[in-house]
Order: sequence, then C-alpha cells, then structure tokens
Amino acid sequence: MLSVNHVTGGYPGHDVLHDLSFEVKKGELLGIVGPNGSGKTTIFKMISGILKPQSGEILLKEKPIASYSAKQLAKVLAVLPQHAERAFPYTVKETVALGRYAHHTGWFQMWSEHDEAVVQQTMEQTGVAEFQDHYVNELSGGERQRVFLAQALAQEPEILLLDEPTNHLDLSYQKGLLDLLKKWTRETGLTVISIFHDLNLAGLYCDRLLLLEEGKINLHNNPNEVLNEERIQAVYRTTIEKHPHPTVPKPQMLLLPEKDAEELNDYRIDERHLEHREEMMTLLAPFPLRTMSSGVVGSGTGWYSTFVNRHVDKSYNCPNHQEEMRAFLEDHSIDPIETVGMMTAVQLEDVSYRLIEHEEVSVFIVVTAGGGNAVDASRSKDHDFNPMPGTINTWIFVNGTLTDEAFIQCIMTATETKAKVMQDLEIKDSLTGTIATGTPTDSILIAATQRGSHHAFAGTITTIGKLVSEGVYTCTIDALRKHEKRAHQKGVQNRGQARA
Ligand SMILES: Nc1ncnc2c1ncn2[C@@H]1O[C@H](COP(=O)(O)OP(=O)(O)OP(=O)(O)O)[C@@H](O)[C@H]1O
Repeated sequence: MLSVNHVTGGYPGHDVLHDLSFEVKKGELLGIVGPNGSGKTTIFKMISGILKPQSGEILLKEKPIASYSAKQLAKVLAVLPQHAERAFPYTVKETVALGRYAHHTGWFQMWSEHDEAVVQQTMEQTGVAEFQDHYVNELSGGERQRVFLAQALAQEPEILLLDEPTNHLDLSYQKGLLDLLKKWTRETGLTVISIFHDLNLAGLYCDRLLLLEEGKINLHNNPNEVLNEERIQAVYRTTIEKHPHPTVPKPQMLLLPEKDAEELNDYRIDERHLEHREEMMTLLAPFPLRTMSSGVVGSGTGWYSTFVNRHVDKSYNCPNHQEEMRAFLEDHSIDPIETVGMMTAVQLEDVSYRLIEHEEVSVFIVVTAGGGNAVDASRSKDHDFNPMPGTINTWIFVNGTLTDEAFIQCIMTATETKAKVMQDLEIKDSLTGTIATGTPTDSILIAATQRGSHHAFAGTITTIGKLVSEGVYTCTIDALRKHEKRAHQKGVQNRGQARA
C-alpha cells in the first residue's frame, strides 16, 4: 500500500529524516513512536505530500506521491493532524461534509444520497451525530477531535494518517476510537498509520511499530520487540519498566518517577501488609509484585498486588470454584484482576509468618497448614481423585529481584522443605501409612518486589534458597503444630460434650 524508500529530507537547511525505508501493507495498523523531535510529524508531512523528500521516494499504491493531484490524493489518503483545533464557524455536519470534497467532480455537483449516508455514518461511528447542528468552535477539544476524525473518514480513504488521534479523548473514546480503527483495518482493509506518544496504547492496538530516533529508524517490528525495556529506556532516556499486560498478551511500559524508584528499591513486604479479615487473610502490597503461583485466581505468572488466603469449610464443593472465588472477592471489594487468591479449610488464626533477612535481602514467609489430608506423592496412584480445599498454603515474598529461573527454584526449595517438615513431624498418608510429602491441593505463591538486590538463583544453598528453606521450615512446623493443637482441643471438647 505504502512504500517509503531511502527518504532523506526535512526543512530548508535542516535535514530531519535520514535514509528512512519502510513498507506498510494494506489493512495494517502501523504505529509511529519516538521521542519529541524524532521526526514523526515530518515523515507524516512527506507521506501526505506536504513536504517533498530531498532524496528517496514515497510510493502510494505503487505510484510516487508526487504524481498524485491534491484531489486524487484525497481520495486515497486522509489525514487527521495533531492540532485539530482549527475552529471555524461551521456546524459539525458541514465540517464533516467537507470530507466529501474529493469525491465531487465540479463546483456544482449535487449532494448525493451516498454523500449524505457516508456523512451520517461517519458521524454515528465517531459519536458526533447527536450534535451535528452545533458549531464546531462551541465543542470541547475531544468532541472537535472526533468531528475532524469523522471528516477524514468521510473521505472514504484507503489509508488514514492520524497524528496522536487520542490526544484530546477521554478513556472511553480512546478505546472506542482504537477498537473502531482496528475493526476497520480487519474488515474493510483500511490502512492506518498513526503517531502515538502513549506506548501502551500503541502496543495494545498496532500490528507493528516504527520507532524513530533522531530521524532514523531504530526498529520496525512487532510491539513486543520494539517495546523492549532497554531499548525504550535508551531511546527515550528515561526509567521505565516493561510488564506483561494482566489480561492480554501485550507489553505495558510503566513509568517510574525517579524518587519513587529510589524509595521502592529497599521497599520491604512484611507483616505490616498482612490483614486478617472475616473469612480471609490478605496481604496488600503497595505496588504489583511479580508472581508465580498456583492460586485459585491469579495463578501462573503475573503481577499482582493483593494476596488472599480464604477460609472455606471442609465440605466446600463448587463446580466453578474460580468463578465463585472471583464473586467472593468482588463482594469484599477486592479486584480479582489484581489478586492471587487461595483457599484453605485450615483456621486462619493458626497462620505462621516470619521475616528472615540476610544483609540487603529479606524474605517474608506466610504459611497456613493442616496435615489431616496428607498424601505421600510416591504413592499417589493408590489414591482416588478427590480434591479438597488446600491445606498447606505457602506464601513467599522476596524483597529483591528474581530471574524466572530463581522463581522456579524458589518453588523447588519450598516444596523440598515442606516434604522434609512432613518427614520430621512424621505426618503420614492415612491410606498408605507411609510418610506424606504434602497434601493434594497445596498452593504456593512466590512474589518478588523486583527491586533492590538481584538474584539469579534460589536453589537450596543460595542466599535466597537459605532464607526460603529456613522460613518455610519453621513456619510450616509452627502452623502444623497450631493446627494439631486446635484439633486436639476440639477432640477433647467433643469428648467432654459426649460424656456430658
Ligand atoms: N517547520 C519547520 N521548520 C524547521 N524545522 C522544523 C519544522 N518543523 C519541525 N522542525 C524540526 O524537525 C525536527 C522533527 O520534528 P517533528 O515535528 O517531525 O518531530 P516529532 O517526532 O513529530 O515531535 P513531537 O513528538 O514533538 O511531535 C525537530 O527538530 C523540529 O524542531
């Protein structure tokens, strides 16, 4: 659809673009990103024929841009400029109708039914139809932006150039506009090239991104490749972090205010963040932690800031326990999207937690445990599948930065430690009579602040491994003993009542 070949040029005495080459396919949504002054608007001006390259050429549908008359170009290409603030005393409908100019052959050509239908449709699509008789200069910035978008669409272009289209739009219109553009590219083959300052929006919606740096292409590739943390930090010269989007497989670039970044470096998750609420225990982190977990919600890997261990009755049996858990969290004003949530039949008062430190790193361990349902993993084939609410739930908060490998090793270290606790306390699998290794529905959470000291490994004898094994060992023993004591007291009580 569009081919930019070795384009160099800019303004008199000021070459802005240096040997730019890229192609845009029909139906593609290409995002142009880059710091202020990197040449985004300049390349737009060249594609729309306002500026001529000093060397190189731009082909639109295989014909040089320069060979199109203004009217021919307007039939193929429409532009929504950055500052769509040209307020003049026309009504919304009159303004949108100007977009039909390219389709009229003479001054006196009649306004056709098709013209009317296109104008009405684009006004509907952009949400401006309801004020079509208002004057443009009486609208808000966002409303005006949508009017000029409707005008560009009324041109029925094959390619649409948008300079920061979401600039004046509120969240709902940003999403609405970008969803619509994406739909058009897919369904009608409209090609869209858009400048974005918001890298997250660009990453969410664009098929590919063109990253400009000082008038040159730094990278032209899919969003995940372009939105690389080191690359964006270097090009934009600022501190950002790349996080996976919580619900769609797209990258999100997060800005960290310099001061906060420093403050958060030695931020420590500990018992200050732990809260007991009715039926549940929560840990609320002030920022999302990188997690790997086997929770009922928020399981797998992600970034979560709320951690819930919920008490349920032993008889809890729900066909869709994830959905039920989400509804439970919502009922308690907890956003399930932000949450790793687990269940346990153990009384939450019997929790055991402990912060263990070594020099600049610390680990906060929280365990609830009951051994009544224990199983020997080496004899699991002897058991029927009858999952009960998890009885050993282990939370490991690492106040430091872990690699993915260290996350996995943390899980191994904690699991080995738990099995050793079962062995040392001689907790048996009631079916096989052998020493158990855990319970069939135990859950684990590793959550790291990803700030401060860096740890590549967390096997048993590494710095992190030692903290994890010590914490998990002591907390699991403590939690199991508390649980056992409660069970014993309950047994004594029951026997007493029976005798009475
Ligand atoms: N009319 C002009 N005459 C001379 N130089 C200009 C003109 N317009 C822009 N420039 C210069 O060209 C360079 C690139 O500007 P351009 O507007 O293309 O950047 P941009 O990437 O769109 O920036 P922004 O993100 O700030 O909109 C800048 O150094 C700018 O000062």
